[in-house]
Amino acid sequence: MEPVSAAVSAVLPAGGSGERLGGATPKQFCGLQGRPLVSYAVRAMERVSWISDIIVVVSPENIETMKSIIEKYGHKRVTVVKGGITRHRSIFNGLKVFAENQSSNRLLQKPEVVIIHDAVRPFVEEDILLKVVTAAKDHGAAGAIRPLVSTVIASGEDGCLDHSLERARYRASEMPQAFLFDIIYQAYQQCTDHDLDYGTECLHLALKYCKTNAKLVEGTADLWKVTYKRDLYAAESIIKDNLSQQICIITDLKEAVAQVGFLLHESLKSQVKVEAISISLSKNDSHLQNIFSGECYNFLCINDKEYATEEIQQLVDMLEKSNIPLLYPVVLILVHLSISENISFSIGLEELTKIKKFAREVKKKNILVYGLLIQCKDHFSLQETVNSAAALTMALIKDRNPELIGQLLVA
Ligand SMILES: Nc1ccn([C@@H]2O[C@H](COP(=O)(O)OP(=O)(O)OP(=O)(O)O)[C@@H](O)[C@H]2O)c(=O)n1
Ligand SMILES: O=P(O)(O)OC[C@@H](O)[C@@H](O)[C@@H](O)CO
Repeated sequence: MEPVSAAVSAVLPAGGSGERLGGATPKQFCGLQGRPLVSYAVRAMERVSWISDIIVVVSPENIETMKSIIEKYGHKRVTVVKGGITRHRSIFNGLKVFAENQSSNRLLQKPEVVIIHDAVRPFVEEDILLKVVTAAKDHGAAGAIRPLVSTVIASGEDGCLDHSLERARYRASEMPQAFLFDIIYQAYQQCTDHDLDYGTECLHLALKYCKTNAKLVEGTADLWKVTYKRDLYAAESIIKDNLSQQICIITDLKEAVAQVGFLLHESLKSQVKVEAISISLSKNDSHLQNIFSGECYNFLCINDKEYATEEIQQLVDMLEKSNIPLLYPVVLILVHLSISENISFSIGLEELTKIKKFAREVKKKNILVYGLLIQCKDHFSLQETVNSAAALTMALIKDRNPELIGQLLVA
């Protein structure tokens, strides 16, 4: 049963120029782990099954860019609408699509409740969306709020402090917000040009023009808006951190290799979720397919062959078919194992060059391939080497540095 018994759609204003962030590219199109920021907010709405339509409002010159993002990342239920010179005007244009069925490509059903969410707020979960929509159904409007970090003060004409507000009594207005469609649409229809050109608060419009006191819903800390360059760095770091929380260790069926897989599993499991499987990569293993379709973007492939791109190529082919690399860079660590008392592992320049070439090829498919050598003389020194390999693995999956692809690290 759907958690929301109402038709719900979303409007994502993405028509700004990002002046405070600086740079030529508007912040909503800046890349995070290779994917434009706007795509994360769209994806967040897409993941919610009870949101029918997603309207992304962009400036006229970015309409084609937005359409190519939708196609490249396979976004569904998305309609692109032309923005206005201010955020309120963009939001109003987004709402008009429903009220006047302006969309050229298909009839868009007017929702009972409409979510408004800045496209530069990438971390929004279904839980807060459900809360604001449910509250909007009861109150007419609702919005996420957060505690103020700095105190709000007022300046006098002389540029000196006039008075300060008691911080505990006030909150920061964040997003998402939700409204009964008719309320917010009527509010925008009555708006003065001054409101449309200088206002920043949709909840205020509902109060001013429709006497609707929005329900305020405590939001989580990650609802913040990307405004300055530091926010982009913070968002990239959070995405990388989320991506590095799960590893799949793949070994073949040889006992020595499977044993190292087990030791690596034991060494890593205190830091991240680890799944270890022993299979022959030549099989189209359903278990591996399930892992691909999950949230795992990090793979350790252990073998005792001196050079195993054939096997890795099979893994790459499986990854490609599973569509995983499309949304995030996948880390694939090729672990070469050499446990031998007398023969030290040797890998020629030609093979190292082959690994680098292979890594450059698959980088185009959003897969980052790194080499890692586990070499020791006997099983007594194996544990220490495995612990070193685990530390290098964590460094690689956290950093996801494209400059290190094809390099061979030694544990
Ligand atoms: N004419 C505008 C201005 C802003 N926005 C969108 O409203 C959201 C929040 O606005 P803000 O953070 O102020 O974005 P910008 O206006 O781009 O930033 P700046 O003020 O630094 O230029 C952003 O997703 C932005 O793209 C919009 O759709 N249309
Ligand atoms: O004012 P800006 O254009 O930076 O961003 C809009 C924000 O004000 C807005 O997203 C929240 O405060 C909720 O209304």
